[in-house]
Amino acid sequence: MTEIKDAWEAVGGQPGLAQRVSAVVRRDALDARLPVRELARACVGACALAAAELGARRAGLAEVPAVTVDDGAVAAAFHSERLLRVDGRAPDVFAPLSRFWRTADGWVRTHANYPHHRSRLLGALGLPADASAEEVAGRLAERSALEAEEAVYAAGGLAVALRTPEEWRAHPQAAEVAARPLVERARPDAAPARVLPPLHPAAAPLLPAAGLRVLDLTRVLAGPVATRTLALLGADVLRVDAPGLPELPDQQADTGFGKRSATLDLAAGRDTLDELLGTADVVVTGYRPGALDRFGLAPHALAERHPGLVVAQVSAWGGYGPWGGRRGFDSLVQVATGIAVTEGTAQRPGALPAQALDHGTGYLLAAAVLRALTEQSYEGGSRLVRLALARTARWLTDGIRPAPADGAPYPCPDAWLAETDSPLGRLRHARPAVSFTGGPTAWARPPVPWGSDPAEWRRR
Ligand SMILES: CC(C)(COP(=O)(O)OP(=O)(O)OC[C@H]1O[C@@H](n2cnc3c(N)ncnc32)[C@H](O)[C@@H]1OP(=O)(O)O)[C@@H](O)C(=O)NCCC(=O)NCCSC(=O)C(=O)O
Repeated sequence: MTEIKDAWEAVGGQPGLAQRVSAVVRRDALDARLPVRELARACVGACALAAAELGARRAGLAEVPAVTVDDGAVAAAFHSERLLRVDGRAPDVFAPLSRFWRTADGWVRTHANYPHHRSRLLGALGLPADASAEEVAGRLAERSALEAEEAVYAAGGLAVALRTPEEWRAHPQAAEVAARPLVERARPDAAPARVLPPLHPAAAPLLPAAGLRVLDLTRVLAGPVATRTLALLGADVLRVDAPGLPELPDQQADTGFGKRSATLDLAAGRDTLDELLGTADVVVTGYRPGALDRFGLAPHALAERHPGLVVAQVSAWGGYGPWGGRRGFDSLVQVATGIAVTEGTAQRPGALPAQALDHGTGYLLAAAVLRALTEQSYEGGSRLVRLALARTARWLTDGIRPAPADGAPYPCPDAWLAETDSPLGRLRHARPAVSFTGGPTAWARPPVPWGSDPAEWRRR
């Protein structure tokens, strides 16, 4: 299982510690042509080990607690948005205009779950706001896939042409992505070492991130999965959204566990933002690269004003190269990078069995934050970490050796589901997959309605 060690080393972990992780292998979990099961297990395993390591550091334990990563729990967690039930109702994961379409020369995949992306897609195709799927199909059938991609992106929407793995390898963005490590980590200054408040060695559960303040400026799935994990581990996670850009309610329910949710216009509410940043330990961003810079939230600018901060950033394509400023979703990264062809054919594209780029990147992002906090407690310095769905995709396609499909069966996800009452209704949801001896097994609070909390920290 070299992939667990690889993920651990990608976040800067000491190689020897990876032996603390043991896996329960299940042969039918996350079955795919690509090694999705191995990727998922590695991302969750590295995250749990980073949590155990930070917990041991803060509680003064002689040994890092043992980590167990169970493919069953991981598979359920990687399907969290699909397994969710809100008062028995199953959410729609993809809206009718989020799908593959035939073009004059191949295929394109669009993402239009959010109303503003839907209207930009329709606008780019010269269609009215109430256009039907048949009309969209008609317009796309007249264009080449690359023409459609460019036109929709130029309008601020999302459409990506299907590429084979070879076509993607030849693309300038792929070369930029391949030249970077799986997890980019930087230490821009020599801020003094942080003294994290100690934890009681007998605390039950051991919450490695207890007392830490995480400003969550992410949306959709990848970033929110990372911050949901930090919330599980005891952090005060405050998700702040633009008042005019609501999260989809089912997405809020799935990724809101353990967090609070506030709205704040970052332009008009500059003083409130500064107050939040003044005592934040971690800032996680997940917008289009550069989109938050005008609020002073570019990673280097943040570290300069708040030495000692951990700043974590997730993007779709990397934040560099010709596609660096583009929006993107997991399903579209799969289409650009050749994954959709590998999982299907060029004539009939397929998809991974879960949004594994989102979830995998989310757990790795949380792992990188936890390791940054541990490192800081010894060495000081602000920390910048940067991950991209497209870089995680490259690891999946070129960096992990598939293992033989063995181990126990994965009969169904029931064993890894729980029911919780919340202000959003009764939720059936995946239980946390991040697990270590003495660690938490559930979130301390259920998700709350979007924007229902004040934009301030809880008292420490
Ligand atoms: C997810 C997105 C595609 C969503 O696109 P959009 O909704 O169009 O958002 P944008 O990032 O372009 O940013 C929208 C604008 O909101 C502004 N903005 C953001 N927050 C605020 C607040 N609080 N106040 C005021 N303004 C704000 C921001 O500056 C942008 O302004 P302007 O600059 O004026 O526009 C994109 O954010 C993105 O590519 N994120 C990085 C990758 C990512 O996380 N992808 C989703 C993973 S989940 C997934 O793949 C899946 O579930 O499927």
